[in-house]
Amino acid sequence: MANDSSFLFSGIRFNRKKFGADIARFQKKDNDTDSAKIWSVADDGRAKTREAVEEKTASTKKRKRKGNSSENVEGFNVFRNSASVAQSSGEVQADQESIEFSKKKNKKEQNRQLERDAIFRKQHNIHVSGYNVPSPLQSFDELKSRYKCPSYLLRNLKELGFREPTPIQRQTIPVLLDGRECFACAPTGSGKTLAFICPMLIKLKDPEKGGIRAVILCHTRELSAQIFRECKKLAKRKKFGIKLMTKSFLRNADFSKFPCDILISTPLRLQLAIKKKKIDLSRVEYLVLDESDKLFEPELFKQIDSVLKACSNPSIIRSLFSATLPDFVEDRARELMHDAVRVIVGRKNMASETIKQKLIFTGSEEGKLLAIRQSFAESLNPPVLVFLQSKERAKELYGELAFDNIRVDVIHSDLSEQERGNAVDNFRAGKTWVLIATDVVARGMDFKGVNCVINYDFPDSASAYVHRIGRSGRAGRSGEAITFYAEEDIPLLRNVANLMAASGCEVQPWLMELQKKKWKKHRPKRDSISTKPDL
Ligand SMILES: Nc1ncnc2c1ncn2[C@@H]1O[C@H](COP(=O)(O)OP(=O)(O)OP(=O)(O)O)[C@@H](O)[C@H]1O
Repeated sequence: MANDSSFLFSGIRFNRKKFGADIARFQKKDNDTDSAKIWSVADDGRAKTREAVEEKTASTKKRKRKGNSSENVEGFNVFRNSASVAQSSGEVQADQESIEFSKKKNKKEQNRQLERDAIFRKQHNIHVSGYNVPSPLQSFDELKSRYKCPSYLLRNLKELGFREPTPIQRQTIPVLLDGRECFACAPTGSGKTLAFICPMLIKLKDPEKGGIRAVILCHTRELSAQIFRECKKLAKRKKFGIKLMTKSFLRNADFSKFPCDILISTPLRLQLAIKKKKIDLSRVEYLVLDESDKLFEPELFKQIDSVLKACSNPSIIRSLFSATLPDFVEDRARELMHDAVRVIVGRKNMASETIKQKLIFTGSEEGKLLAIRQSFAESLNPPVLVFLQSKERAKELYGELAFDNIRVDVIHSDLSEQERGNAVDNFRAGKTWVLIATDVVARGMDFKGVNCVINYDFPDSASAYVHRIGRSGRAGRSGEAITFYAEEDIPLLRNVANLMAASGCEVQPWLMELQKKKWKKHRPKRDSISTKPDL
């Protein structure tokens, strides 16, 4: 078509002068159109730009709206949170790194502390086993900073002249204060009593009226009375209800209205109170079995069992203490206790190193009597404790020495509670120089300054030997132990020789060449001591 119109218009000549104004008008129009076009393009561009901008703004708004709306939508929140988590995961990582760093630092510090503890324990001959055992005490003052020990107790410790904790106290006090159960073995006279009373007083904090909170069990009335006194001394200035289970107390006390924080008893009396008086031990938080190996012997088994059952508080802390810890007691302790710590000072079942030990062959019974008289005549250095294997023999020896112009007394289980108490008190007070005894006072009794223990009759077991001679050489003081032996005791000499050597005493070499024999219940039939003619 365009070609056809160009044909139509070919040969026609357009008068530009005549229509100049129109051409100009048209050109202008064209220009205008162009410019309009340009403008429209420009406008188009601008519009596009505007559109783009608007679109962008709108989409930003949309995004923002979306973003805003996301705050109300859980899924988005999760997303948003995960975004923020993603952002904060950096922080978390940094936190974790810093935790890791401080963990490492703590671990290092812990390891250093463990090393320091190990060195300190080695210095004090303390051996421990168990998980996470607390650091031993450096001093009594540390009780304040570590365990908020009340000042009355620190003051009492000072007044009683206890400047430094003994090794068993250094380790078992923190163990018990950390709420751990424990079984402990440390030499005679090394301060085990304070090791269990001190944490008990700190744990109990203040007197209460709701029932018995702590029980200390020990095998004899004399030891119960001694621990009762020690407890009172340490608790001075604090009005704790501390009770001793005496015969009359057992008979007369109304256990239902019983303001008692700490009860000290023998197993038999406590068992009777449980059975007959229905004493309530369900609140007991703290139970101590002192001389625990004695308490776990078969004849006391039922009594101990009934006490353990009656102390039904699930958060109770139980502890066993003794200078001798046979394997069967350790086994029982592990069965009984939860996550217990084992603490041994020195070597298990060892005699105290501060005692000079001697063996003397006396041949016959006559020889023994002669030897003791001669020894007293030459160098009587009271107080002296003399042990015999039975109450009959104790009475016989008393009958022989009572008229020898020395202040002598006797203690055995045939005496009344009062008479036994008097015998102990007089010996403590220095009124009696020589106390003749059965094993009733062989364990736990703290007669200050006993210079010499004489085993008139050979002890019936290794633990009896350790505990008997341990009545001297207490609290770091020196002491002496003499063991008489007759023909019937010779098979057990090697056992004593071993104990002597282990605690640093000189032993004649021939003794170490003898055979060792099982040493239990050695109470041979012996001739009478009495020199009086039978009437
Ligand atoms: N930290 C201490 N510093 C000085 N003396 C102490 C300390 N702790 C306890 N004692 C004293 O040591 C003596 C022996 O203490 P304790 O009777 O508790 O010994 P033990 O280890 O229970 O002996 P045993 O095995 O014979 O029962 C007591 O006279 C006691 O007062």
